Amino acid sequence: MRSARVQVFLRIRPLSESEQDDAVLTLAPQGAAQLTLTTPPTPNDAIKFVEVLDGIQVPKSKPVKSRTFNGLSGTFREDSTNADVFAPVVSPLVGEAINGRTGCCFAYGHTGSGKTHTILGYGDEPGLYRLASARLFQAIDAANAAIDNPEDVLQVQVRFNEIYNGDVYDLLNDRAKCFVREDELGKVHIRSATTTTEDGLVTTTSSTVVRAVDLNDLVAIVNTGLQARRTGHSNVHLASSRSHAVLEIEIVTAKLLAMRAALERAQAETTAIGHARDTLDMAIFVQQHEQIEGKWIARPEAVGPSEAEVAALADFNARFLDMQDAMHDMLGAEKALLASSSSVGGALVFVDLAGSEHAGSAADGIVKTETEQNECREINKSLSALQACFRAQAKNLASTSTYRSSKLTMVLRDHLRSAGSTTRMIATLSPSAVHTSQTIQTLQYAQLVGQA
Ligand SMILES: Nc1ncnc2c1ncn2[C@@H]1O[C@H](COP(=O)(O)OP(=O)(O)OP(=O)(O)O)[C@@H](O)[C@H]1O
Repeated sequence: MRSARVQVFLRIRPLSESEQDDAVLTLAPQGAAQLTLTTPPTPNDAIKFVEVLDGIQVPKSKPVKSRTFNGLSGTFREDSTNADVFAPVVSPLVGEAINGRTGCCFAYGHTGSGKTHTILGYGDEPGLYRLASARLFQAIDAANAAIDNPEDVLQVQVRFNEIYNGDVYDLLNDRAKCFVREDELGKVHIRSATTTTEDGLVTTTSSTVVRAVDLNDLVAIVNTGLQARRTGHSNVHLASSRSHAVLEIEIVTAKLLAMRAALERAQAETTAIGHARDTLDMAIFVQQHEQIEGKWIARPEAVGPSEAEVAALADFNARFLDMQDAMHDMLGAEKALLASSSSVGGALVFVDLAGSEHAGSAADGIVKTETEQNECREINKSLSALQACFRAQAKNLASTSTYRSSKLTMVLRDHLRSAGSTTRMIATLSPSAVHTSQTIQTLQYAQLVGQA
């Protein structure tokens, strides 16, 4: 049985150009599981007494210079590349995806600490998602060489969403707003706005899912999403650091997609039948009652529903129940397909979390606009909810409601809960002492997740 514990790795980035003259933190790993952070000396350290009243001096409390953090699985130093991080941290997750399970990788840290560099990559340094996808396509191509039925050929599909201020946006559809819904079968869906089919059915389709034929195609799709992320905000950098980016890469087949499309259509039909039944039911009720001072009172002259109405209601009810049975059968067939194939349904999920410094108190002394305060509250809520989910999962105490406290955890719920899902977190750190409090906060979060 796989451990539900999240493995936490630290990644210390080099000093940036603007940090070259800063004092630096000593970040010393003590084996793989521990790291000691020591802050540099300051002129205040030499002060032994402080004056509290005229002429009365008391010894000054000694500043805490070193702190040790536990529960870690490893630390990457300034000179490590994304490829160095990939091998021990993400490569095993690709193995999970190829075996039909889910591998999730999160980057957590303050703005500018290296989350995007690590997950998505910049310039010549490919991010972890790209290194993982290269490995995934190699494995899929090898597996497909032995598959004859076109319906069973493995394909890769991508979804890329952003969660900003408690709302979900589709980065592959011009940052269109999406809605997170839980269906009657208990699955979470990220839905786009409703559309009406030619035959009048009102459906809500899934947020955009794009097929990637090869690695270059996948990179182009992700870049399109990143472009939407950039152009969707007025203050690009600040706003993107206040949003979580969630990239989902899934292994599917034509057979699985056809099953899902049929299920989606069945859900729309069931909703339409339920709506028609409830409308008729309401019409019959209104015929028989009248509203007096806000209360519905039975009309004395009211007659029962007509035979045709009774028959129509019975027909709606029977069709509604039939559709529900059919949906359960469809879901069963989908589960059977996933169980019968080693790779289908396998997924890699990469999350570039919002800058953790926004998770401070909404009233931390810095004057914030109302929007900024809301953003802070939402980031606080989502990062705390994520930590709570990791801890509950590690103790086997997570229920569906554990994930309901934020959009981030709702969006990730089915991945995090799927049988055998494996999650790894990379906490990114700057060695500059300018960011000491944020770095300590990141290490505290990392420790809590890693020790869960
Ligand atoms: N490990 C690294 N090696 C070299 N440069 C790095 C490393 N990590 C980050 N950088 C550089 O530091 C800068 C900030 O990194 P990045 O944009 O990844 O931070 P971030 O945590 O994603 O910030 P934000 O939350 O604002 O999006 C970038 O110019 C990036 O290239």
